[in-house]
Amino acid sequence: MAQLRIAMAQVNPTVGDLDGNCRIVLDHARRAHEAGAHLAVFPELVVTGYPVEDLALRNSFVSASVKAVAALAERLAGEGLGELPVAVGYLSRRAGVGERYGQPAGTPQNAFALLHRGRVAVSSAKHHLPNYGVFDEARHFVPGETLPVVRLHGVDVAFAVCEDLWQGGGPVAAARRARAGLLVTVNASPYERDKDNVRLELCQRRAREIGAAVGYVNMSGGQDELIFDGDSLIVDAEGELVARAPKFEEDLFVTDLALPAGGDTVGGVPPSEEPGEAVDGVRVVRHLVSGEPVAPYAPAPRVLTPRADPASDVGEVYRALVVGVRDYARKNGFASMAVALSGGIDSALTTTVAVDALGADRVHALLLPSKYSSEHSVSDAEELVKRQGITSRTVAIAPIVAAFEEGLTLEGLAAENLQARVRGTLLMGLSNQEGHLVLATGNKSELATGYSTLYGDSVGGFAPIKDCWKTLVWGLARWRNAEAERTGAPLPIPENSISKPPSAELRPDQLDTDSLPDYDLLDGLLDAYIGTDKGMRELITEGYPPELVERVIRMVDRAEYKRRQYPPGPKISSRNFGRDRRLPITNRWTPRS
Ligand SMILES: Nc1ncnc2c1ncn2[C@@H]1O[C@H](COP(=O)(O)OP(=O)(O)OC[C@H]2O[C@@H]([n+]3cccc(C(=O)O)c3)[C@H](O)[C@@H]2O)[C@@H](O)[C@H]1O
Ligand SMILES: Nc1ncnc2c1ncn2[C@@H]1O[C@H](COP(=O)(O)OP(=O)(O)OP(=O)(O)O)[C@@H](O)[C@H]1O
Ligand SMILES: NC(=O)CC[C@H](N)C(=O)O
Repeated sequence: MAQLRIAMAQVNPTVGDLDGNCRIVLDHARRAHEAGAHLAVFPELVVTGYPVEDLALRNSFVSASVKAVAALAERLAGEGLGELPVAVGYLSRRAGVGERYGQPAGTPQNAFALLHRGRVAVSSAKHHLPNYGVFDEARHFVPGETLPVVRLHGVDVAFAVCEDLWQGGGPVAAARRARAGLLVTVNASPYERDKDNVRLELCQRRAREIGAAVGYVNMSGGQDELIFDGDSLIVDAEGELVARAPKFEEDLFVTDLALPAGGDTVGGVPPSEEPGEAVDGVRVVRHLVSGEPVAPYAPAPRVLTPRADPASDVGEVYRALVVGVRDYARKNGFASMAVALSGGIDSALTTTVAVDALGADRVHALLLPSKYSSEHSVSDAEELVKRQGITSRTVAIAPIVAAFEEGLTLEGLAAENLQARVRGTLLMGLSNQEGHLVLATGNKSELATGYSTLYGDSVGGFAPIKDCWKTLVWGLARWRNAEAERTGAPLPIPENSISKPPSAELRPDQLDTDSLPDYDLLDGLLDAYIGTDKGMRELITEGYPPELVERVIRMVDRAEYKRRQYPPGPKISSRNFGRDRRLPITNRWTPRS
């Protein structure tokens, strides 16, 4: 056996900020070195940020990434960290493969590099390219065909990239054949509500399959709609959990592992005698990187971050929303946010998330009562403003609506929607003037059914709860208040905003239930149709009334045009309105079965 001390850095890079991301790597590598690590590992595409989308197709961007990684290797050595092997993900190209999308030379690859002694000592590329859900990697990359196995202090360590672990065969099978003592994967795996232990179970299964420990390093932080929740971990060859990092935070965690030493030769063949046969499209390439084997020593205690109570899955969603809002604002240069506060639950929860993300002094509320606004809509909104200590302004919109109507007489729904549009215009005006990011307050049930006014309450730059069903919105509000109660803090959300029946208040005594079924029933049906692609017949077989199924499906399908114009917002489900679900707007197909 030989000992390896591994430092895993679940950092939060920013897409396109190559200098900033390399600085993050340097800082964490320095800390890893100070902790006596033999290897420091960073996430997938840490140098460029993830996902880079069509930036991958820009030759200049690929060149910048290749240069940045070489400069990073030199800089690490220049700062006395050259002896520490540092594993990073970066964007590279496979040379000589001809043109793709008009690029002059080489095709982009989602690459891995091991930096050592001032240079890129080892490089390879992701073999399995995910092309489902939010991922489009077949559009952007060509697959790698090698699995690097690196002799490091006597241990054979194989390196793979994210999806390579999720698919059988390929790199996983190659790691087994190569009798690696440890498989390290660099990842950028986005948060989804039901994904919690899926990654742990995957690592455990793969560890048993290949008979080697598995180290899994994930990214943290938000990038547009995606939230990377960290949760990096290590399991031993039996699949036992050895170390696990916290969720949603940056972290550097250092773990001592006792691992089988490789043979006299590197994994059975002299390191120079390569390459072997490609099996499953992957060829093992062996490298000798550094260091004498380290004699086994008493390992440091296990680092197991306490797991959240599985019952508090709603609490995890809340944390995800906060990270999504915080990083969208921070990474896009917004110091403050504005929300239109109605006294209802959607705007109350959106404001609370914004306050938790940026702080009360950076959230500005607009109270915009119309002639149909109830007494409680103003008093509940004012109560929330007071409890959370945010600044607010009140503008009565009736005279503004009246001025519009002097120019053009509108009736019925058109007149109702005008109120929402006046509010949207005021919000955007304030954003232009004072630089706030406007938050749209729509939830997923509203987005699904088209229950919002285009250019009215749907305006904004970011939509924090757009992937949360209305029933989850209530759950999140209750969870947040319960959390405050648990810690002895004042409850941020007025009970009345949670308990009153939802209303758009665009006409006298309007209730959401005038236009929509009860949310418990509606959300179940929407989740079955949108989340799992069930058709009419299946939904009716599940017990939903046929006329309701038909009506709801019609509403959902017709509202595609509205969703396309809705601001982005954090993905928390396995099927968000965005990358996960892409449907034509012009569409006459009705899913009957
Ligand atoms: N396929 C298509 N492609 C592009 N545009 C299309 C389109 N179909 C209609 N349109 C356009 O969309 C317009 C209709 O959409 P829109 O103007 O939004 O109006 P609409 O959807 O007719 O009405 C808004 C609904 O949302 C409800 N609402 C409003 C505000 C807040 C809340 C809440 O509870 O939060 C609810 C309101 O009570 C009403 O039921 C049409 O006049 C047309 O211009
Ligand atoms: N009186 C108001 N003042 C300020 N903003 C408002 C007002 N009424 C509506 N809005 C804005 O329009 C959005 C949609 O209105 P709506 O009343 O449907 O939502 P809500 O009050 O947040 O939640 P609910 O749908 O539960 O009532 C609100 O979230 C809010 O941002
Ligand atoms: N970046 C990736 O390859 C991620 C794909 C993987 N299946 C995940 O969700 O974690």
